[in-house]
Amino acid sequence: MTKPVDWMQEARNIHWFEAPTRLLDDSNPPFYRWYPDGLTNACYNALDLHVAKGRGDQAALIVDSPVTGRGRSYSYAELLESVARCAGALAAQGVGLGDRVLIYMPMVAEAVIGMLACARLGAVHSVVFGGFASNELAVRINDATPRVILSASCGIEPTRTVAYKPLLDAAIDLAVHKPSTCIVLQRPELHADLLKGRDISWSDAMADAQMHACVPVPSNHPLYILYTSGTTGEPKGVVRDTAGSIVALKWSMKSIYNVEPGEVFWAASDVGWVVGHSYIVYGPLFSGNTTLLYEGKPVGTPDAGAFWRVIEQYQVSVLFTAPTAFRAIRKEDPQAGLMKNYDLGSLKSLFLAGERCDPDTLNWAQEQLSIPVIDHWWQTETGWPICANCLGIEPLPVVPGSPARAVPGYDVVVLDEQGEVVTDDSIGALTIRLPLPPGTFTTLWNADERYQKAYFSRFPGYYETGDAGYIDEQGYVFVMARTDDVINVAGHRLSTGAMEEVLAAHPDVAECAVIGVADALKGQLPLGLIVLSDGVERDYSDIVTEIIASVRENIGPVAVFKQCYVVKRLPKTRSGKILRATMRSIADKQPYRVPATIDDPAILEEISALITPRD
Ligand SMILES: CCC(=O)SCCNC(=O)CCNC(=O)[C@H](O)C(C)(C)COP(=O)(O)OP(=O)(O)OC[C@H]1O[C@@H](n2cnc3c(N)ncnc32)[C@H](O)[C@@H]1OP(=O)(O)O
Repeated sequence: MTKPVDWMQEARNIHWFEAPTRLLDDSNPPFYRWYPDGLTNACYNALDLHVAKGRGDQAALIVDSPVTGRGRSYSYAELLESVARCAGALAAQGVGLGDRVLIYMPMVAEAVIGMLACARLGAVHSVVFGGFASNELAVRINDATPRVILSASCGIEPTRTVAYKPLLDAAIDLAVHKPSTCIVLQRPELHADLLKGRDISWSDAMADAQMHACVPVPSNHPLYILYTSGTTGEPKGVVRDTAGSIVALKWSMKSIYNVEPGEVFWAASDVGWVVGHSYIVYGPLFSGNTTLLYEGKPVGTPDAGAFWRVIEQYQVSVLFTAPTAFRAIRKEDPQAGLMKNYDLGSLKSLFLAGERCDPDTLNWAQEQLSIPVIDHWWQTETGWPICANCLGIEPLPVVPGSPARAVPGYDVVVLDEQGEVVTDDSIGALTIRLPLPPGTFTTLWNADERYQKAYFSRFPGYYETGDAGYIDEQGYVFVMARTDDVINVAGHRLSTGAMEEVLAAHPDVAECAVIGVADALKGQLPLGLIVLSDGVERDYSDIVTEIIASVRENIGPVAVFKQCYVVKRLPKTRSGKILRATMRSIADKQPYRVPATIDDPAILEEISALITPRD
């Protein structure tokens, strides 16, 4: 049995302006508050502390951009200077304690600098992934109501330059809330037109800026808001507090990932996802590591050897990525021939998360790399791993298909439909007994009630993860499926509800459903089914093309919505509930039972004929 964590003891490893005397305020569940009477600052813990302790010359951040061919390394002292200046630039625009700053940027150093500058001021950042389109951005602008937006002229994808500024302008046009200032990084690949009176170029904003000191903030002051998909189209603004995040992330770097200060940690994800927040930016910097920001892909930039090149070039100790990245590499280079061109001697372990890791991918990675390959499970809501093989505590045997055991701090419990604890290895709802450990979400932005209802109401006393699974006799957890309609496409959590809203808005569509179907490369892909309104006589293929384009335009390319079928009717229960799970089983060629409450079983045959892939 692993020892529980002494979170008060762990809190002594971070810098406080005023150390807390209390560990946990549990007077108002589920709104738990860790270290309620402390004062700290996340940026101080990420940068100033290390410079003060003599780590100023060590590389803090390395940027590698294979398509542009540019790269740069920032020492802790250099990064501190850039961040303090950016904080000064934001303060000059009126940003202060508690103000929101939205960051819509590609994988450039300035995205990290902007995040840390917000933390320095006690401003609350909200980073939006670049693969989301204007409409999704507008929804987030309206909810977070940022005073300032940080953006860039463009992002770089392998085969195209993505102009960010027109997407930003369109989002601000759509949004009810208007930011007072946009600070825009002009990249050499594309110049953005700036709107007089509202937009400032990044270089102009930084040129006159004064360096700004860290603002001490209460432990529970929000560090950031990060939007994630829920069952409905409306994203949920996950709120992370300051002190709990610093303590938990710092603890996780050694205890879970087993890295020492000074080692190079690479999370090959995007700053727009929680992995980017926790393990590109905050975790590695809190722990004095060198972190890598990679503006490339596992394949195509330029080939399936890209990851091996980066590992060798920067002497990466630990790599963290999504299984889909390894599936992409394996597809292009099944024998991992390109790996042999590089010296991977620095790499101690590979961690995989973001989606269920299929044993095949895990075994392949382990065979090729001959190092521990660790699947682990966590969520945007938790901010750091729920289940993992904690290499820094006690490495456990790897069981493919399981992210190992609950990490100390999380009491994972399987509950049945009635909320009773499942004691054998039957599948049920994966829940976590309250309180959640430090560093997990403290509420949803502007939505305390939704926080309570969505996560804590079905099983009082437990956090409902939305995943279903079981725990075996050895305590290994197996995460099998979602219990809602959220899907996972290439490690990206997406709402089918949001896609259905787009489909339903098409003038020819009377009814629709979007389901996630299994895909060998991306894990899942969305598939749309539409019923046309009476009297529509247009060519079906034109309608489908319009709908596919509309999802890309409204949600973004990240949705990878490319399959849509016109059907005569949708299968439903007699009470009118669309049978999405049954259709998903049909599409995945999984056995299914015709629900007793189905309106008309013949519909399933019609759907099956359309969507079941031919062998
Ligand atoms: C544990 C807690 C969590 O789960 S946090 C989430 C963890 N998930 C991850 O880290 C994501 C892992 N996935 C990836 O990094 C990518 O999907 C990988 C595997 C590299 C594949 O990338 P790619 O080939 O671009 O496919 P994709 O499905 O990601 O992209 C689909 C279309 O979207 C586009 N896209 C992607 N990113 C951006 C961006 N930042 N800005 C603008 N566009 C973007 C892609 O270009 C692609 O477009 P297109 O349809 O090909 O034209």
